[in-house]
Amino acid sequence: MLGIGIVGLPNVGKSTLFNAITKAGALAANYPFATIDKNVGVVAVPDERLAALRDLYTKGERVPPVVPTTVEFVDIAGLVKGASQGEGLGNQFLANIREVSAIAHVVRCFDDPNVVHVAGAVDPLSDIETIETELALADLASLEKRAERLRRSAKGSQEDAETLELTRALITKLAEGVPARLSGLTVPKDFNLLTAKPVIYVCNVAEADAASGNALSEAVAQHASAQGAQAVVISAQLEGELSELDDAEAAEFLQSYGLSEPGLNRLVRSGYEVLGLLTFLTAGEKEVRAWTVPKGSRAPQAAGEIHTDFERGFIRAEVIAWDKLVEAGSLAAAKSKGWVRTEGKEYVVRDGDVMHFLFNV
Ligand SMILES: Nc1ncnc2c1ncn2[C@@H]1O[C@H](COP(=O)(O)OP(=O)(O)OP(=O)(O)O)[C@@H](O)[C@H]1O
Ligand SMILES: [Mg+2]
Repeated sequence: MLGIGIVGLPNVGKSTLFNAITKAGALAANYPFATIDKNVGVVAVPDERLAALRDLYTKGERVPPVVPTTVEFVDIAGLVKGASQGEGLGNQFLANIREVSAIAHVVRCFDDPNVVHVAGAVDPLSDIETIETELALADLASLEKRAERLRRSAKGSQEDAETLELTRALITKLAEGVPARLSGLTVPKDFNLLTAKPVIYVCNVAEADAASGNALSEAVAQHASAQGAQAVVISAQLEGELSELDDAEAAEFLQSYGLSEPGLNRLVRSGYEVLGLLTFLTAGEKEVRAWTVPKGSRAPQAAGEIHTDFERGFIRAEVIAWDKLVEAGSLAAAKSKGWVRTEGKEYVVRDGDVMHFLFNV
């Protein structure tokens, strides 16, 4: 499954944001894969732990290469009112959203008379409702179809009868305006409901508001927090300009806007979080690298990220939290302090673990 879909009304700044992401990604040296498709961009997850570990394994002139982990973003064309009825490029967009694991919902929080707003006025909460309604209508249509099928099979199958009951409960919730992700019901993965996908709200503000946000982004932030979701304030335009600069220029540019880091960094971190991922690290003189596994993964699964042989032949892992390794100053010192643990097949990987796998081939 692809990563995060950039969703929103037309003309809210989705492509501007996407282009900034892909350019920033293209500049981030040494990431493991290129842009997959014209509308799929891969961006490195900023991670200061990598630099700390690189320093630890630097021997004079020999600096190990650093490989960050990545998140994928997908640029999805604007979704208009009536999309679920096939308006605009309706159904195709909905199909594109169906393929992603999470949604970055871009809302226009900038006022610029030169940029047309499809609904005539800048009103982020009403824009959010328009999008949410279209997604809910698409889900309702697919749930109705499912219920129809299940009605026939439910008589002969207890399992289908239960699924039918769940389908009906979801229909009721959606009809009340509650997205599946907030319904309190356990939605089977294979239902692939649009409103079941986790959401980050992206408040696209004017450059001048990039550091502080504005009243509109504040309203969106409140809407988000009422749902237990995150809202990221970002100026897509500013990020676009930033992605064209080299490091020194970028630092100066950020400072002039009162920003301590690019807004993209915050967006990428939130995205990583909302996808339910965690990072473990491998470190040595040859390479310092971040790897991604779903939260709750066990050690063999982490090993399998590196190589399938590592998973198949997994024996055990040597594990130390990255900050303990940095504190010790070297792996040998950490070992002599007894800080390096030996973990088996059942070990649940933690974010920031530095891992070394032992395996049979
Ligand atoms: N933060 C911002 N401040 C001012 N103008 C902006 C900002 N972000 C984007 N824009 C401008 O808004 C216009 C629309 O942006 P963009 O093409 O990225 O929208 P979109 O959401 O991809 O639209 P569509 O759905 O049609 O693909 C562009 O002219 C862009 O420069
Ligand atoms: Mg676009």
